This record gives sequence, C-alpha cells and structure tokens, in this order.
Amino acid sequence: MSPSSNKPGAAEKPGADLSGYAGIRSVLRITPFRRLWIVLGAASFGDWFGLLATSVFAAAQVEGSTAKGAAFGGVIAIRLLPALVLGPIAGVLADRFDRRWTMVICDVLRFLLFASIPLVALLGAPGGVVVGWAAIATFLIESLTLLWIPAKEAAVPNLIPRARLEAANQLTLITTYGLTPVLAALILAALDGIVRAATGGSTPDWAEPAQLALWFNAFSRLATALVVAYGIKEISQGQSDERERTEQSMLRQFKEGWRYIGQTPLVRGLVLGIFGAFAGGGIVIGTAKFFATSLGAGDAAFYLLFGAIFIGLALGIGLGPMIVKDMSRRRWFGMSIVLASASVMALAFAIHLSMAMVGAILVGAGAGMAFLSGTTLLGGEIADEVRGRVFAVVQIGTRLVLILAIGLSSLLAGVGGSRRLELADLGVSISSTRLLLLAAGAAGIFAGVSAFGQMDDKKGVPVLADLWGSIRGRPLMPAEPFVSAGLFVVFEGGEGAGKSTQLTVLAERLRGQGRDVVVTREPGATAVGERIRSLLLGAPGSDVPSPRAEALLYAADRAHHVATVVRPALVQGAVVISDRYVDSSLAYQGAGRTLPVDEVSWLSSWATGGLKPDLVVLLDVDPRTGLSRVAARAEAADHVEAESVAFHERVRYAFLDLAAADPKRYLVLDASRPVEEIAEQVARRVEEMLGAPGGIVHPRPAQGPDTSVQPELSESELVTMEHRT
Ligand SMILES: Nc1ncnc2c1ncn2[C@@H]1O[C@H](COP(=O)(O)OP(=O)(O)OP(=O)(O)O)[C@@H](O)[C@H]1O
Ligand SMILES: Cc1cn([C@H]2C[C@H](O)[C@@H](COP(=O)(O)O)O2)c(=O)[nH]c1=O
Repeated sequence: MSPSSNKPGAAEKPGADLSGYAGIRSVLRITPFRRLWIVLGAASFGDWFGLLATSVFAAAQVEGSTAKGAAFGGVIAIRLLPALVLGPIAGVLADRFDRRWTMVICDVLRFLLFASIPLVALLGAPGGVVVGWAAIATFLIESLTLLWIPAKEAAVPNLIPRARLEAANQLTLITTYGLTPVLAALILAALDGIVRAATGGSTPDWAEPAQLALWFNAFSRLATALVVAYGIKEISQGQSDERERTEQSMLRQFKEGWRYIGQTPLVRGLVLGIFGAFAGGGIVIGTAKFFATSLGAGDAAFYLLFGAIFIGLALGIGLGPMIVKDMSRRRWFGMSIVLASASVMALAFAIHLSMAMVGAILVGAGAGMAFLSGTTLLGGEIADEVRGRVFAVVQIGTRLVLILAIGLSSLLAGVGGSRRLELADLGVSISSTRLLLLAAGAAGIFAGVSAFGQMDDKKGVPVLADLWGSIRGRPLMPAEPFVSAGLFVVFEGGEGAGKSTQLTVLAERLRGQGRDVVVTREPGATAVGERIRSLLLGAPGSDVPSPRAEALLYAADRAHHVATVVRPALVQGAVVISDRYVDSSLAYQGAGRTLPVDEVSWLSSWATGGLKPDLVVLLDVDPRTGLSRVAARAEAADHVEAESVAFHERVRYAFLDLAAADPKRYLVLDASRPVEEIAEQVARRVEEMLGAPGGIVHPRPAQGPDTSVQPELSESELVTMEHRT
C-alpha cells in the first residue's frame, strides 16, 4: 500500500533535485496543485488574451488615431487603478474569509463581467457606451483580481510541501509571465489572420477576434471557478478555523497585518528588497527608449533590450536554483537584488549595444531570481493567518512603485538633455538617462544590502565564499578512498516494519549459498555503539538527549560502525546487511525531529566518508500497523517508539521521498504483505545484483547532502515542537 500522492511529503523526488525539471515533475504529481496549475494556466492565457483583446477592442470602437491611442492606453491604465482604491482591504479579506470561496466568487463575477463587454457591443450600443462599459467592467474585474490574487497566493503554500514550493513557484511564474503572454499574442494574431481570411474582410461583430478572445477569457474564469469549487477543496482545509479568522474586527486585522510587516525582519527585508527591485526595473523601463537612443543604435535597440531583460528573467527563474543549489534562500534573495542593481549601474557605462545587451540579460536574471526566491520565502516562511495581507501589500506596493518609477524616470529622462564628453578617442555620451540608471542601480544595491542584512540567516559566514561553496556543491570532505569488493545492503523502514525478520531470512539464504555475510545494525553494532545505544534509546520520560545531541550520537555510532565493521567487511568481499543506516537519521532526526535535513545529511556523509549502500530495501508500512506489531512483542516501548503517530508518519513519508529521489538504488516493498512474499522479492533483487555480468556497480560516494526532504508539520505541530525543544 502506498500513501496518497496528495499527502504533502509523499513519494516524490526531493532534495537537491527539487528545482529544475525533476522538481517541476514532482510538484505536478501533487493532485490539487496540478489542477490549480492547469486552470491557472488557462486563466492566465485568457487574461493576457483578454488584456490584449480589450485594448484592441476598445481602440476599434472609436475613430481617429488620437482617440484610438487614448482608448487603448485608457483600458490598460484602468487595470492599474483599483490597486489604489481596494489595496488596503484585499489582504484582510483573503485572510478573513475562506480562500476557496473568495476565489470562486471572484471568478464567477469576473466571468459575468468579461462576458458583458462583447455582449454590450452585440446588443448594438453606440461606440462611446461600449468603450465606457469596457472601462468600467475592466475596473471591476481588476478590483476582483486584487481580492483573488492574495487568496490564491496565500493558499498555494498549503497545497504543497515546503521543499517543493520553489519548484511550484518556478512553474507558475514561467507559465504566467513566459508561456501564456507569448501564446496569447501569437494566437490573437493568428486568429485575426484566420478570421479575416475566412470572412474576406467583412467579419461579423460576434466573430471579431477581440470578441472571441473576451469570450475565451470569460469562460476560462468560469472554468477556474468550477475547478476550484469542486476539484480543489484542499484550499479551504489549510486555513485556520473560521471562528479564529473572524474573531477580530477587519480594522484590527488590517493594523495587525501592517504591524507584522513592520516588525518582522524577514518580511521587512523581503518587502524592501522587492520594492527596490521593482523601482530599479521601472527606471530601466522608463528610460529604455532614451537609453537606446543614447547608444545610437536606433529604434530596434529598444526592443532588443526589452527582449534581453525577458530572456534574463527566464534564465534566472529557470536556471537560478540549479546554479546556487542549496544556498540559503534568504541570502540568495539579497544577492539577486544586488546583481540586478549592479547590472543596472553597469548599463549606465555601456558604450555599445552588445555591452548593454549583456547588462540587460543580467538585470533580468537578477530580477527573476529575486522574484522566485522572494515569492518562495513569502509563501514558505510566513504564517498562514497573515499571508494574504503580506501578499496583498507586496502586490499593490509593486504596482504603485512600478508606475511611479516608470512615470518619474521617463519624465526626468525626457527633461534632461544629453551632454557629450570626449575621453581620449572614445566618445562617451553622458545623459540624464545614464545618471538615472546610476542612481537607480545605487538605490537598488542599497535596498539589496539592507534586505540582506535584515534577513541573513548565516551571519558571520563570508558571502562570496558561501556562494562559491554552494555553486561547487560544498564538499565537506573528500570521500574516503576505498574499493568495495562486496555488496552493501541496508534495510530501512519505520518501527515494526519487519527489518530484523527480513534481514535474518536474507542472511540465512545467502549463507546457504556459501556466501560470506556480515549482519549488522545501527545503532549498537559495536561495543562503542552499544554504549551509545544505551544513551539514545531510554524509556519515555527518561533522560533522553536533545535533538541535536541525538543526531550527533547516531552519527558517532555510524562513524565507528562504518570504520570498524562495514568498510573492512566490504573490502574483504562480504555481503554486509545492516538494519538501518543513514536514511534513518534523515527520516527520524530530519523529518521526525524537524532538524534541517541537509545538515543531518552532511553529518552522516562526514561520519561515513561518503559511503552509500548498494541497495536499500525500504519496508513501507502504515505506522499504526508497525507500532501495533511492536506493542505485541510485550517489551517496554522506548521513547522513539512512544512518539506520536504524526511523528511516525513524517518518518514514513521521508523514507518514501528518499526512495523516490534515487529509485535505482531502492527496493520499496509493501511490508503489510506476508513475510515469505517480501523475502522472495528481496532475495530476487539481491541475487540479481550478485550475479550481474559486469559485477556490482557501486554508487559514487556522497559529496554533499543527499537530500533536503523537509518535514511537513502543521502549524499546531510546529508550536508543540517549539515548546518541547
Ligand atoms: N510481514 C509481516 N507481517 C506480519 N508480521 C510481521 C511481518 N514482518 C514481521 N512481522 C512481525 O512484526 C514484529 C516486528 O518485526 P521486526 O522485529 O522484524 O521489525 P523491525 O522493523 O526490525 O522492528 P524495529 O523497528 O523495532 O527494529 C515481529 O513480531 C515480527 O514477527
Ligand atoms: C539508525 C537510527 C535509528 N534511529 C532510531 C529508530 C529506532 O526507533 C531506533 C532503533 O531501534 P531498532 O529497534 O534497532 O530499529 O533508533 C534514529 O532515530 N536515527 C538513526 O539514525
């Protein structure tokens, strides 16, 4: 039996592989997230399609180029206005009301409003009325969007395990800002061509591509409402109960949200950094036309620079996590802002289009990485009950900062004249545009450094060495050189899964075949290990080590065990069968006790000199079944066995995560099956490996943490853990 794939932490690819393609595949296996992503993709396509279509549609209703320009720009401007009006309450509503129903009601209303725009035209209203209604409907739609986005953003972290949040954000950002706008523009253009060709230029009103796009936009919203209402009920489940949410007045919730943002260094740093990045981005956009002119590269340069920023964004979001690997996300966020801002400054010194293109790509890459890490930190580190308000402040603040930065910088760049200064043979143009870029870059660097200072979770660790270490994979120690001539098999699983039973059957079978077999276990296989075991596994209520001390003691037992039992036996060519090994520490101390899993993994890698088992047999069983087997042994339970079922469930899911991350090295078996059936499957796999024609291919020694399986805890469990430790 395997657990539901909806369960956060279920068998999916974790750890170092959680970004990039593998990470994206793993989040798509989580059913509620997959459904949400599909409808959001369709809705985002519909929104871009609708934005382009409403603007084109409004422009088509009036005559004359000035009126057309005003209608086109007016509709887009109206989309930004509601932020000013509704901004303050949007987040409070997302935190106060059930997020699923907030999303559903907003989407049903948006469906009606989108559909009303072409309907008014079809009913024969005059052009002015149609444009007027398009503007009003757009304003209302955008107001609803302001309520919908914080509800959605705050709900997503409740649907996916924290370790997969970054991959989920990668996927969502690429879909929303990369794939769907490009697709929408292409399809709108293609539709326009097809319809006009088919109708010979005299297209009936209802078949106008702009009208069809609006209908699509309307129905994509209806589809989102239906899927969220009936297919993603989990969105409601993540929230605290209704009484808690509605106990306080809205005004109090509003003030509390601001107090939380102002007084929490992480959130303050994030908000400051995000606003700084958007201000810098706005100045680049506002000055881009003048900058392109100052390069003397013509109009096309403007579009090239714009394209370069988008390419950089995509590279930053898509490749960033793979490059920085397990670097602290808080540090990565601050560094990304500094990279984007320093690149804006570098643009000020560009004297050739090629230099400006490189600068623009780096601006985009820095901004993309900051956007991804910032959203992930917001989703993963902010308590559910205030998340909506924080997302609303970020969403509204970024819009305002962007509009102000674009408006002011284009005004200043336009007002300032260009001066030419001759430096040796180089003609360097010093203009107000370049000065603005310099100032924007400096302000951005200041924001990035301040954010970094407020959020740093590795104070005292030199920044560049830390970055370089992460990029290289941070080898803690060279793996110990040794050549295994044997086979290293480990049995893993929860309490009472049947490890000792299976290990004994396998050992007897192999011995019966004349093989040299060493049976061992952790903790306690050696005399030193026995003493460590007695320190570790006392009765509940006895003097048990604290979580970090526990992790160190298991690592100490392991170091001695590997050095004195496992490696010597493998060098001799024996089949070494161990009852538990490194994965037990990752599952129990990492997921169970909630110590950072990558740190526990480092500890084990160091203890073992990187030695990995050739095969891990994972006996998977519901903890209730395993614990009842243990209870039937009529021995007193130790303090680990006496832990809650939730603790043992986390352990179980962590084991499954590890197996899913490296399926070739794992044999996962349903441990509720009869003993003989399991034993047969184990023997078949081990005999296959022993008889492999080319000999056993040993896994390469671990060079870094093998995983970052994150413990999945409910808020109430976290509070309990905090009190206990
Ligand atoms: N497949 C099975 N079906 C039913 N009972 C089993 C099965 N395998 C083992 N058992 C029984 O369950 C109990 C626990 O088995 P065992 O000691 O092998 O598990 P374990 O995983 O080594 O436990 P622990 O985690 O305490 O070391 C024993 O009484 C054993 O006989
Ligand atoms: C190796 C290892 C073990 N544990 C825990 C898991 C079990 O509760 C006990 C060992 O008991 P068993 O009957 O011998 O299976 O120790 C752990 O928490 N961390 C580890 O690394």
